[in-house]
Amino acid sequence: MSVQSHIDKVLRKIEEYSPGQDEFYQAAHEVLHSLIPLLEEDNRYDVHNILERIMVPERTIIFRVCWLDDHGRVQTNYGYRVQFNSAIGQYKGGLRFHPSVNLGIIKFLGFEQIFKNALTGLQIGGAKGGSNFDPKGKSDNEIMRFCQAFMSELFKHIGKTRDVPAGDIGVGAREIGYLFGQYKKLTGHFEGVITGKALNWGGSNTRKEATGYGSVYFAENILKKYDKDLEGKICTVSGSGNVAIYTIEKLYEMGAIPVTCSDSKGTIYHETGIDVNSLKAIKEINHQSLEVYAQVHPDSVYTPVSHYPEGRHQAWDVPCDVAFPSATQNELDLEDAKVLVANGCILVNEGANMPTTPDAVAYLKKHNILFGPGKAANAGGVATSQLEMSQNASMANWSFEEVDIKLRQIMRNIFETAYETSKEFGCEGDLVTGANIAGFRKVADSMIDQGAV
Ligand SMILES: NC(=O)C1=CN([C@@H]2O[C@H](COP(=O)(O)OP(=O)(O)OC[C@H]3O[C@@H](n4cnc5c(N)ncnc54)[C@H](OP(=O)(O)O)[C@@H]3O)[C@@H](O)[C@H]2O)C=CC1
Ligand SMILES: O=C(O)CCC(=O)C(=O)O
Repeated sequence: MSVQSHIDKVLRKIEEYSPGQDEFYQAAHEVLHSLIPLLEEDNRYDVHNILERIMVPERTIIFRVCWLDDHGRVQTNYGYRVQFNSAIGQYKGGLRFHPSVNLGIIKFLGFEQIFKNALTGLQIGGAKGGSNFDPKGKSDNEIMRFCQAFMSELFKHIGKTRDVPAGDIGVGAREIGYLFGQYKKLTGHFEGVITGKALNWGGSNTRKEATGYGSVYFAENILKKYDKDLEGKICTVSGSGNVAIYTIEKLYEMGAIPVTCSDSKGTIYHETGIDVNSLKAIKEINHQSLEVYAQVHPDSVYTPVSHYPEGRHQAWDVPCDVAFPSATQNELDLEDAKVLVANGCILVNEGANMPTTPDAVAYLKKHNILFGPGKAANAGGVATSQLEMSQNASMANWSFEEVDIKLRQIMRNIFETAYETSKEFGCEGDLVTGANIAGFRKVADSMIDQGAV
């Protein structure tokens, strides 16, 4: 059977056994097709049936989460943990709390995490979890009771050498605290079972900043390869959460001008540059609307999403040199890609997981726009989580500068690995193919070494 027919067969199987899991199918499609040059060269992956095996999570846990709201009513949500692949290390990946969460979304994120974690050069397997719980509009006590209920089931399946969750959309420092507290109460162990912890109780310096900073370091590496840099570059950023805020902060340090940020309700355009301290105060501390930003900065413009056709993102209409989609999946579509190209954008660097739709990626490629794929560009977060695990295991506490230096080196290594692999397979500079092949090869070779398990 040809490689192409084998891939088609595996994808058909996914559709058959995972109906309605569109995001998982999308991620699988992208990864499997980009592996063709490797699969044609090395038939061991076929002999060991790696494609079919790697598409099936080692374990999928779905559970009921019942918690009491402030009115004394019992609320029910779904909880998920997909332990996708442990060939190169214990399961590792974040938890997402968002009303859109379903099994397909957690599977797409867990699948991407396998290759992302392999690319970091560290020994961590791939997993993801979460819930369709919506933290928005909930009181602090409701969030705490939900996290405690969620952990009351999850603790049975995780552990410092087994599975180490972390944050993602809707899961920040507050939620990590409540989750860790409940794990400790249930097990009696104070251990590195979750990352993104606060500095007072086992967290790592630079973890909070790591995904955003890492994304900018990755962009810096891409630009450097083409004798360019970030100095003076106009950058558009979407999102205003953990990844977006620290992308904006690092862009300033590199001499760039980040002019947009957004949330699910609207977008801010601040021509002279986003005021990152005021953004932190509004979003990180007070969890307010971005409308407040425009009130504090009358020279900025706030556009609510209702002013825009459905699905469009206002950030991509602002002329820019570099775009950093840093909110959520499929937020940058073909129409956006056309506008970015027409406006002279030179690089799209994915801070979020799979934010660019496949037709948009193809359009950017056709027009020779540089592209940093999420599984490489946003890997700084999980890499620094592993540094947190290392510190916990050895009871060490590294300084902000020490961790930042390691993070910067890891991002450089990821870029070099993806770039060199693209060259090895005859598509120099195609970092999607380079990242997918490099991540897959490490995991698949480890699976072969460990036999049919
Ligand atoms: N945190 C991390 O370390 C890592 C995160 N990522 C990825 O980065 C992305 C952002 O995560 P993070 O910053 O941690 O999450 P946060 O919850 O901190 O922030 C998410 C931001 O994206 C916006 N957003 C979420 N969903 C939508 C939507 N459907 N439409 C428009 N805006 C939306 C949110 O707006 P609102 O508040 O209004 O919903 C918010 O501004 C995700 O794709 C995540 O998987 C990747 C690697 C590591
Ligand atoms: O820090 C982690 O373990 C995971 C971060 C994450 O969820 C991601 O990389 O998408």
